[in-house]
Amino acid sequence: MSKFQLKWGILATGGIAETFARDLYPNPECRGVKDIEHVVVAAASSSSADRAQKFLKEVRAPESAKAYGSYAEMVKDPNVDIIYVATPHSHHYQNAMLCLEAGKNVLCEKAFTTNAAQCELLIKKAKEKNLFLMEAVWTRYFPLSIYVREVITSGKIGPVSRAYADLSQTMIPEKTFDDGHRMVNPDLAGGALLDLGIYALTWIFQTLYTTEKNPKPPKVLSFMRKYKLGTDEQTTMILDFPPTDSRGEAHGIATTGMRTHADPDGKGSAGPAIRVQGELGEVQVFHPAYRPTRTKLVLNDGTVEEKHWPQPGPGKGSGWKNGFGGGWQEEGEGQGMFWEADECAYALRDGRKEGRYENLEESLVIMRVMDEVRQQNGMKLPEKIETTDYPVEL
Ligand SMILES: NC(=O)C1=CN([C@@H]2O[C@H](COP(=O)(O)OP(=O)(O)OC[C@H]3O[C@@H](n4cnc5c(N)ncnc54)[C@H](OP(=O)(O)O)[C@@H]3O)[C@@H](O)[C@H]2O)C=CC1
Ligand SMILES: O=C1OC[C@@H](O)[C@H](O)[C@H]1O
Repeated sequence: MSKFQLKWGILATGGIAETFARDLYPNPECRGVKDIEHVVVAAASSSSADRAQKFLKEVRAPESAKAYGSYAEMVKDPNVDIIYVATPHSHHYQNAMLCLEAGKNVLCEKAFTTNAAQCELLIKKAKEKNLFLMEAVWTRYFPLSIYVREVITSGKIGPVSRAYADLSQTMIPEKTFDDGHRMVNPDLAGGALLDLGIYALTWIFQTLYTTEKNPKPPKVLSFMRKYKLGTDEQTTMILDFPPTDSRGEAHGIATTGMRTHADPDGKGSAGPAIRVQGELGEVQVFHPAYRPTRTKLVLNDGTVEEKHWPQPGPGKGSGWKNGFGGGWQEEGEGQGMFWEADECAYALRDGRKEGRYENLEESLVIMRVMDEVRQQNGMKLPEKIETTDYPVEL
């Protein structure tokens, strides 16, 4: 069978760029995917071409891959099919627009942009140019997430009326981050909400919104505890989703923060990070919300079904490693970013312009929710990163 090959350009060479590009290396057959393949053909660094060259070596890109010392140069490379934007959220709008303007398909890291107005303009540009555009919410494409959504749509837990989701990780900001770090710095759109809270919202949305035929955006009530720099260190959101054809009104409670932990002992002893509750029982997902590997279905009739979802890879003895956050994964185990990459390959092969499990309309609705939360709590970001003007030098 001939395989569809997707040729990637990686825009930026920081932490997640490396993790993502490493995940493109293993043969997709090790996860049962036989009809597509990925190749990194270019990387660009705003620091230097040398940095991009070093990056390409680290991620085992082919010798022929090109190293660029600026993003503007890479977007002109005719050999690149799609660009993965891996800069801080503050830069996504400018960088993604640069790619779209140059006629490139885009997979852009979360949070998509700093606000909904920017997101709307990226969508408009992608449509105008007939290009593929997707927010890189990798978790949506995991087999685990597909399973959870199927549990809901199959009716196993009955009509759903409530979901809780937490992504909190204790990283006491004043001890962990200097003021310039992207997790706290307003100039880089720092704060818990846009970086971590988006995963709590992802779980609320993919269980109360994506699963419905004609979903409507929720009403939102929220509270924020601010860090000394004005960005949020803890945010709590209550979302009220209107009734749909298959369920009544549903409530979502999404929490995020840097001073508490969803899984204090790292063993799940504190219980699940996500609970989706219906009339017949609930489905639970264990921390971390961005890369969960364990679920539990608990029904009113006494059924308890626990499942483990390790991320596939080339296996022990392969000498290949990937991973972030909780340390390197086991040798040969994947990070799981390849599922979203596979989705991009299938979309481009089949002529689709959006991802299947979070379309652009849903990304926009979530950006609007985050705008509303910031507005309710007076969390402003600098004008230069919230502007819809393009191009702007950041
Ligand atoms: N999906 C996921 O699981 C994860 C997603 N992310 C997302 O990825 C994005 C990047 O995060 P991460 O990789 O951790 O960040 P890093 O700080 O590690 O890397 C960001 C890179 O962006 C480039 N960059 C360009 N301008 C700036 C600037 N002014 N300040 C800092 N960096 C700049 C740099 O690359 P260069 O010098 O080569 O141009 C830098 O290395 C964020 O939006 C974050 O939300 C982050 C972690 C996990
Ligand atoms: O997307 C992410 O997932 C893992 C977190 O540790 C990281 O801060 C965030 O950007």
